[in-house]
Amino acid sequence: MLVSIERENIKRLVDKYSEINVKDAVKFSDFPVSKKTLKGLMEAQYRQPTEIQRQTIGFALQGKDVLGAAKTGSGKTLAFLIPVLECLYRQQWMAEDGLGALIISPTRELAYQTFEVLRKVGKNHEFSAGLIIGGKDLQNELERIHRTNIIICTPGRLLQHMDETSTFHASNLQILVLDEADRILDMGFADTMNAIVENLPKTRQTLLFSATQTKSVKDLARLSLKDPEYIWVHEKAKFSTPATLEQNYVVCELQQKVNMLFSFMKSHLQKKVIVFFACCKEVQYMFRVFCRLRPGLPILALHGKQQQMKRMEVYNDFIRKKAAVLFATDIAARGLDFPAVNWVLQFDCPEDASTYIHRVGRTARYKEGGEALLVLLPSEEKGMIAQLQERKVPINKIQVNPEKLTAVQQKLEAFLAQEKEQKERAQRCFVSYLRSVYLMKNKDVFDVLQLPLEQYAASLGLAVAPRVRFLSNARKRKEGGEAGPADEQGDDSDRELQSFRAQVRGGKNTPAATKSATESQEEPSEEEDAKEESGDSDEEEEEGPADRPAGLSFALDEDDDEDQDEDLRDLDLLTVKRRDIFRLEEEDDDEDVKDSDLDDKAKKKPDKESRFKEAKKAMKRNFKVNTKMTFTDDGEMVQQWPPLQRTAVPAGQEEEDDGVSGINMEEARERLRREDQEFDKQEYSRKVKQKHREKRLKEKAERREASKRQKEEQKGESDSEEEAVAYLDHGDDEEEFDPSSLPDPDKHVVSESEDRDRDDSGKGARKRSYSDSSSESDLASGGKRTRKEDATETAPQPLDTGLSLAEDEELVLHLLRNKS
Ligand SMILES: Nc1ncnc2c1ncn2[C@@H]1O[C@H](COP(=O)(O)OP(=O)(O)OP(=O)(O)O)[C@@H](O)[C@H]1O
Repeated sequence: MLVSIERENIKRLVDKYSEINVKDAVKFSDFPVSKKTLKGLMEAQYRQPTEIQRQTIGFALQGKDVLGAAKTGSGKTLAFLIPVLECLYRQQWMAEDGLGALIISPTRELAYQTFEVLRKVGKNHEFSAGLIIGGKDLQNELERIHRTNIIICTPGRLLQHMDETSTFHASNLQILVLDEADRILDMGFADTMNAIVENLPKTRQTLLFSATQTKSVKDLARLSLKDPEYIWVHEKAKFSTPATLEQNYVVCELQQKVNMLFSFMKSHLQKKVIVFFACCKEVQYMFRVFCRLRPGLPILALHGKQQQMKRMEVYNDFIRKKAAVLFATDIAARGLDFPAVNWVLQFDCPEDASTYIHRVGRTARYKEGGEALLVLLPSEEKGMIAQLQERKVPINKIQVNPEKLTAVQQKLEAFLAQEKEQKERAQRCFVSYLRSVYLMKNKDVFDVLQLPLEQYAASLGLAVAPRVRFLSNARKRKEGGEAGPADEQGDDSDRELQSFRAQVRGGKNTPAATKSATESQEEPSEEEDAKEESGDSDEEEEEGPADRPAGLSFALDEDDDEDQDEDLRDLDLLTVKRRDIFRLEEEDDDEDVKDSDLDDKAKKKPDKESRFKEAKKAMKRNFKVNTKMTFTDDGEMVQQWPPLQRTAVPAGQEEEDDGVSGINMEEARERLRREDQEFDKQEYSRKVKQKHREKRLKEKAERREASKRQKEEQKGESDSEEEAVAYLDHGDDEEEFDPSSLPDPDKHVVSESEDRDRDDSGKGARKRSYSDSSSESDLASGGKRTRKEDATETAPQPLDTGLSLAEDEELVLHLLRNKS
């Protein structure tokens, strides 16, 4: 009976689909949507549809494919959630029907947010819904996924289930939604998405939404869209960003950016701010040092190297906070709807105008106001501003008052001096930032070779700039007129570039990632997720093992380590010039490694190893020595040049010798210099040891002197009753307690220090301790003893009175009082 009533209702609604009049639709109830959906909307305080909702809901209800574009914060989420609910409602979808609707998001946070909105507006329906994102319990998902009607997911995790979960299939899918469609369809997700689409039925409805919608015919063909409706709500708008958003930019030297950020934070203490950085390692380092700088408002960090639990915690924390600063990478750039964000500050120039639009869109959402500040380097200004103008972004240039800038460099230097880990983080930050600039495609905006490296390093608190190998390569390439990696053409190089970018941003693209579809396609950036980028190395941000999701995550932790290692490897290579006092070293870019600023391990590289590397590099460069061969009358081949004369070298060093030259002056000098260095080192360490020995002897003499003095003082002293402590002699008659039997604590001190002295002097003196068993047996034999005996024979033992120390003390004092 109920079923037939419901069918009647559905029929009535469907009949009205063809009569939908967008112009007259002022309230949600003007659309033919189910009572359950309307109720959910009302309960969530959604009454009137926004423009994108108004324009798309009708087409979507009619079952058409839709490409929807509207400014950030304009309500695109409901524009696809309402049709999703109605689509399944129309068909009276049940748990047994399995997957009916699929919503794909580029990031876990966005998927989670959409899931929460769905839970609110769909709560009166009976469908099951699931959030399938990396970093969650795979087993749990595996058990439920085949009975889930609406899945909100990130691409990688979905594909993993498609590949590995035998009970899961998508053959009944009715409706597919790509949120942030341009991002999901871009190179980074290309392989994953192609593999997912292969698993989907062709007879589905598809909805694509974004503030910067794809117009690529190729993209649409990949999704087999059927005659889609293009809905560009703000196509004719003067600007592509919200009208309530005020946008400015400043031009700032790279080395001033940290000061600028600190000064900005100091002057916006009551605000909610998101600061966007180019890469994870920058966020990690800046987060650490800014926490220590204490600008006066809470700081949070969100990036793809955090474990999922941490990411969620930060996300929810920032939602709750009234005033706070969130340091983030581009994982927070799209879709996130943090309430009441006042400012978006782009510390690093965005990759392109689309990224800019999404980043600034985290403020000024749904009729609210907001401000955005873009920090540009002088070299980035022209190219970036031209792009923004072309994309109808109204942005004004403003100046920073240099007098208002607070310099923090010295403080950073001090932090780095205190903590080696911090210094390594700064070095990673330095390298990662440069790499992110190096890999940017638009060379009109990003030119890594123009960056003032020494000053930049100094601004991070580093005494010397690590030398970066890829910069040397870039320089060489530029001089040779070759294209950089980001300029290369063709799909393969693009793919490679994306993979590099993934690493820079925090995702991984390990060789293993190309093994299978499931494993491979992911990690377009730190955003997403088939392989969870877990394992943040930062202690403060680290989750305990108990928080780790099962399965995949451990393998990926290793990836993370690899990533870290890679940076360290970079640091090993790079690094700074050593002062070459004798001017013996050749000018070899790759070779004069030696980072005086790096840790000792790096510095103390065995000579052999570096020579080996040297040789390897020489081989790589295909250096060839010209040889001259002659033949004897007997036809025997003899090499004339280089001469085969060998130098007399000590045995064991022969293999190090090049074997082709005569006396190599350079080599000899180098060896001499190394020996000198070795000698200096030994001499220095000998002196340090000597100094320590002298100090120890002096201290010992002082201690002896002090103990002598004390003994003399004690001699003249009578038994001191006040110095009772909780060590009771085990007298037979406890009633007749004689305080004189109490050990003299001073004697313990003396005897202990004497023992220490004896031990120190290595004479193997018997070590006394209160738990010494011989002492115990002495005490156990009972009887009153004189203090002299105690002092000379053995240290007294505490008796176990069965009371606490405080009670023991009280007891002693009580006995003493009675005695007196
Ligand atoms: N009809 C509505 N009435 C009132 N508020 C709405 C309505 N639709 C959406 N909102 C609110 O507007 C805000 C932005 O919505 P939403 O996140 O869907 O924007 P968006 O267009 O998807 O943004 P982005 O492009 O950044 O992803 C949310 O806080 C949401 O609750």
